[in-house]
This record gives sequence, C-alpha cells and structure tokens, in this order.
Amino acid sequence: MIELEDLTKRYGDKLAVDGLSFTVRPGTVTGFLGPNGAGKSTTMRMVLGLDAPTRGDVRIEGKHYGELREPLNSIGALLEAKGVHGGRRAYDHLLCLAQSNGIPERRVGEVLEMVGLQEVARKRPKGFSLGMGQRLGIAAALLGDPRILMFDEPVNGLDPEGIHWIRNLMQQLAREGRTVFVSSHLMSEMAQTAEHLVVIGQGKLLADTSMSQFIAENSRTHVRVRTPEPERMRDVLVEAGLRPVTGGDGALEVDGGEAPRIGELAAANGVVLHELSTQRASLEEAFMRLTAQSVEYHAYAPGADGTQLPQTPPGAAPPPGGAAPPPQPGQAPPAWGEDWKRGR
Ligand SMILES: Nc1ncnc2c1ncn2[C@@H]1O[C@H](COP(=O)(O)OP(=O)(O)OP(=O)(O)O)[C@@H](O)[C@H]1O
Repeated sequence: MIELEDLTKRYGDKLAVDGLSFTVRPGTVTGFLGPNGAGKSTTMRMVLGLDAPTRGDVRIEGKHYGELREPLNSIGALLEAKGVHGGRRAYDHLLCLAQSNGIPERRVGEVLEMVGLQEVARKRPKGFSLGMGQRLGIAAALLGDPRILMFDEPVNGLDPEGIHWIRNLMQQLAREGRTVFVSSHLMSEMAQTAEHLVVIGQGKLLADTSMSQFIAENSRTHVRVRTPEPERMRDVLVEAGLRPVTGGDGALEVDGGEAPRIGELAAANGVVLHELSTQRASLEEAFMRLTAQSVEYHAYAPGADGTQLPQTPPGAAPPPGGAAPPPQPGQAPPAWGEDWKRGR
C-alpha cells in the first residue's frame, strides 16, 4: 500500500504537486493519469524519496522510503529507463543492485528471463533500444520480488508484443496481491490494464475512482438510432418524453435513453430500424473532458483560413477563463506546433 497525505511539492513559485491525498491499494492495477506537467513524475519521485516534499507525507507499507532497510524488497520502480550505467553489462547492472539489497545472484538470471533479455545479458545497455532499456528497468524493479511496483510510462518505446507483455505482467502482479501503480499517456492501453484510476491536473487530485465509474461519470453515453424514417422515429421518441438530436450522419442520438425501450417504441409504432446501439465514451474522451480545465499547455492547429484554432476535445468544457486566447488582429499567431502556455 502507498499512502499519500497532503503531499505537496513546490519548485520556486511553481506548485508541481498540490496537497495530494490518496491510497494505492494492493490487488489491483491503479492507473495514474494527468496531462503533461500535471505532477505525476514528481509524485512518484517523492514516493521513492528522490525529492523531498515541501509539505505532507508519503508512506510505503507505513514507512518512509528512507526507513526501508532493503528498499528493493519492498518497492520496485521504473522511473527513468535510461537511468542505467550504459557501459556496465545488463547482468552486472542487476547484480550490483541485487548485492546492495541482499538479493541472491540467481534472481538476476530469473528476472532477465522474465523480461526476455537473457540473450543480451552480457551486452552493455548503451547499445539497447528504448524498448530493451524499458525491459531492463522492469527487470530491476522485479529483482527484490517486492509487494509494491511503480512504473512511470512503462510502455514507452515498447512494440505491440512488448505492450501486450507488460499489460499481462502488471495484471498478473496485481492478481498475486501486489500493489501496482502505473502512469501512462496511452489511454487505450490504460483502459485495458487498470481497474482503478487516480487522475491529477496541475498537481491537484481530480479523481480517485474505479475505471468504470470514472468513464460513467465523465462521459456521455447515448443510444444511436438509424432508421429510413427518421422524422417518424423522432416524433415517436419526443412523444415518449425523450430528446433525440440528429448526428452528423443523419442518425438520431438519444441521451439518457435505453436501447431496449427505444427498440420497443420503434416496434410498437412499426418503425423500421437499421441500427440501435448504445454508445459509450472511451476512457480518452472521459479523461479529456475531466482534465480540459487543467491542461497546462495547449497546442494550436491551423484553421482552414490560416488562423490558429485551439484543439478542444469533443464535448470538453473550455478551461476557466476561456480557452487559450486566439491571436488578436495584428498579433502574430504562434508558430505551427508551438505550445502556448495558458494565461501567458
Ligand atoms: N526539478 C524541477 N524544477 C522545477 N520545476 C520542475 C522540476 N521538476 C518538475 N517541475 C515542474 O513541475 C511540474 C510537474 O512536472 P512533472 O514532471 O511531475 O509532471 P508529469 O505529470 O510527470 O508530466 P509529463 O506527463 O509531461 O511527464 C511541471 O510544470 C514541471 O515543469
């Protein structure tokens, strides 16, 4: 278990982490999400004692990281995959870690096999691909067979086979009753991996909830109805107290309606249906909607007339104070691809 209590980190006048309190529990994969610069890495560094909190506290199984006698046996972490001595062989790198934590040498071979690096065990990591570096970092995290695992963007640089492998690994570790805390930018990946979510924005806690509840609370679920008689169907729905709207392709979309009831209404009124489906938003849509107000950096896409348009996620509310300001007449638009810091 990892417990955060009012955890806060200030760098100069930048509040990177702002009073975070939550608990990461064993037996489940907990996803840690937030837009760029939200404070995820800073939080993870404080868990590992690599950064001192300005205020508040974080404990691993009730102890501060610095109080753990052999930390690798309690918590394994992958933060910076390139944080490896490039000239020391993969095997030797792991052996050094093992010896400093009282872990027997045979475990080095075991973890190299677990991550599929046994063939390159005697090679130096400076020649490794990003994906191989990630695997070596994961091997180091697994070395002490810890009860808690923490991964910062573990699928970075992994190919589809590698992504599939790490997803299964994390779920397996959670099934064994371990605490698994993982950050990722890949929403589709997170949706398949995590059961619980902690979402932060600008250092603050935005959500601490189950994946299904998060999606249900932050997204729009609607029923899509396609029929050759849209006008008649619309009348039937309105008469039943529903409020259909016409989507881009002419299909009717009914918020708050239930597919079985709508199907029965169509049948009772003899309306032919070509499609009746419940549309659930993805984790990505839910995430964009929740975090739209706390995104620190907004990119601009050029509009058809050459003006710059903010990229607003579908259905997302504008951030407080409005979206990042579009260029005013006479003001040079930002260069293509340039991030605009909101409020600048
Ligand atoms: N050592 C530091 N000195 C000053 N500011 C820092 C330092 N480390 C992080 N920050 C700032 O703190 C904020 C949080 O950064 P952090 O890297 O924790 O965010 P993140 O959620 O991990 O972002 P990303 O998803 O882009 O990796 C950012 O505004 C960042 O610029």
